[in-house]
Amino acid sequence: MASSTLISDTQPWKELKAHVDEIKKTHLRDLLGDVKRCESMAVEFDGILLDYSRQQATLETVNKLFKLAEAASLKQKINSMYNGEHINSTENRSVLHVALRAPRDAVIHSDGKNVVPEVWKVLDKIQEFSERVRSGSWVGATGKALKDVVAVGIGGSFLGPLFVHTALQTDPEAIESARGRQLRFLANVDPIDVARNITGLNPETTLVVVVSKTFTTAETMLNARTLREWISSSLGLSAVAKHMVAVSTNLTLVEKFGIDPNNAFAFWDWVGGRYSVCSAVGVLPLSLQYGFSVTEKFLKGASSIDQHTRSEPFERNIPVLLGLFSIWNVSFLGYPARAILPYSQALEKLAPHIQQVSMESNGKGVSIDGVPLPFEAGEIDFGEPGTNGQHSFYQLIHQGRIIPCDFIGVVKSQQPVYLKGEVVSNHDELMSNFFAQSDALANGKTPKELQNENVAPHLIPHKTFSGNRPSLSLLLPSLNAYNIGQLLAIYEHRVAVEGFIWGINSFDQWGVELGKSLASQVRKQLNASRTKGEPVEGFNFSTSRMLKRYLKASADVPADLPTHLPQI
Ligand SMILES: O=P(O)(O)OC[C@H]1O[C@](O)(CO)[C@@H](O)[C@@H]1O
Repeated sequence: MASSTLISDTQPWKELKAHVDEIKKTHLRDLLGDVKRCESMAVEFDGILLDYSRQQATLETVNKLFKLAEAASLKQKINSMYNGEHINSTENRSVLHVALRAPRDAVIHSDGKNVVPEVWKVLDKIQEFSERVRSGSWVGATGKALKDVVAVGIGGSFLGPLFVHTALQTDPEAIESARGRQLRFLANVDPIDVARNITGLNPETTLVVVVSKTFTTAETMLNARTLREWISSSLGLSAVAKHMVAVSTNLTLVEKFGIDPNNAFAFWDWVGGRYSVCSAVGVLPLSLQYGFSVTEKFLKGASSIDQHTRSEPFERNIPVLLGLFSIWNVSFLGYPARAILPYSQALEKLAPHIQQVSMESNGKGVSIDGVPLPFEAGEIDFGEPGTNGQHSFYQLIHQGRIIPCDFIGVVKSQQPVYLKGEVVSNHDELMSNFFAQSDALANGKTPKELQNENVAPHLIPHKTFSGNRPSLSLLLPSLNAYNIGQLLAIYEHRVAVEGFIWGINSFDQWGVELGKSLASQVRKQLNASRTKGEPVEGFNFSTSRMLKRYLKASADVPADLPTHLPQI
């Protein structure tokens, strides 16, 4: 496809559009009755089983989607990413998060240079540093070992590490290696988040890791200055060198902030923020908490999926299949949202992380060449672990809007519980719901079935389930560091596949800039009004009204307060 051709102008796109009517005539209840079809709609790789037989699709649909992939030059685009070409064209950068988890002897080029040795240099430095901190050979300003870590960062410098940390927290191997240690995340610029993070911590035994790709993000820098104050007001300014380290691509600003550049962990502009969890962004805090060997297993899991994505034919390629079905659901069947439903409490932060990976990547209105899209790209991601979600928003999913669902199940629980006399183990109870929900959505329940059950006629419309609601199921063998890495990479690559097909740039995020610059105008106004009594001006009527009300109602706050940290 010529680079300026929109995917929606291609024949395979038009054929899929025409195919929708045929599919709308089918019902998943019948499609699931076709055993041959279902047999071929599953893929297994490295212990993971993907079943996509509950997609509103026939084998013909799948073939048409492969043709679409061909028209979008999907294979070439995947190769361009792995080859370090500048596929993030608006920022003139390679996109090489796959290099972050590549084996030591791999060769991956960006701008003519093999980046893998640099990656491993930083990984080795993290291993060495985290072992010193964990063993107590690196001590704080008063000679005490640092057992608690607060990672300060937001967006991609927060959500991925939080997801992995939360997932590892109940893994037996990770528990063992984290004994006596705490890892917390300070993301929001809301001072309440500062208060919650420092509650119960002693600066003497705390290490602060400032994580920011740019080292300019307003929220992170204010939070970093706040924690610097928290440390120095109690231990003196010189303590900062022992209690604060940084992860960034901007080592000049790290030094300017007052952090010793020797205690800075680098990454590179070819790592996008939301794809950075496998860089020092995630690896440093996770290694401090769980040790490098556990964290390395996470990297290996992600790497296994990287190899699979690059080399597996599309028919058996999990991220490619997932990406293609997302396109089918969003662009053809007209379902703009997707629910991420892990049946594992350990995966409670998967959906928040994927919200950024997916929506910041693919929420775009123009093609990679800047042509306005005649279709909507991106999808609305949300989710909760099962079974909690069942008691929250599943009503809408079953009888209201159609939301394609990702059901994620785990064969072996991290924390099995068996109670004598119970019908099943606690994990089997959880998984009974995992297996049931996808069939409930697909099959539904007809008025006839309700009549046969003697349901009162006036209740039949209320108790009818239309069914024909698509989902897919991913079954993981267990949930250790390796599996968590696999899951992360599956979603990362799926999102990239979607962007490649839509023909957009999934690796920039210009859409976050406007709000940031308007906030800076407001910040100036608040300062001028509070310190010099300047009137509110330069805003529209509505914003001025709100600002005036806010300033008036908080006028009792003196303009020049002495430093004040949370007191809880
Ligand atoms: O790591 P940084 O530079 O502080 O940026 C944090 C986040 O801000 C964004 O630029 C915008 O939300 C994200 O893409 C990024 O992950």
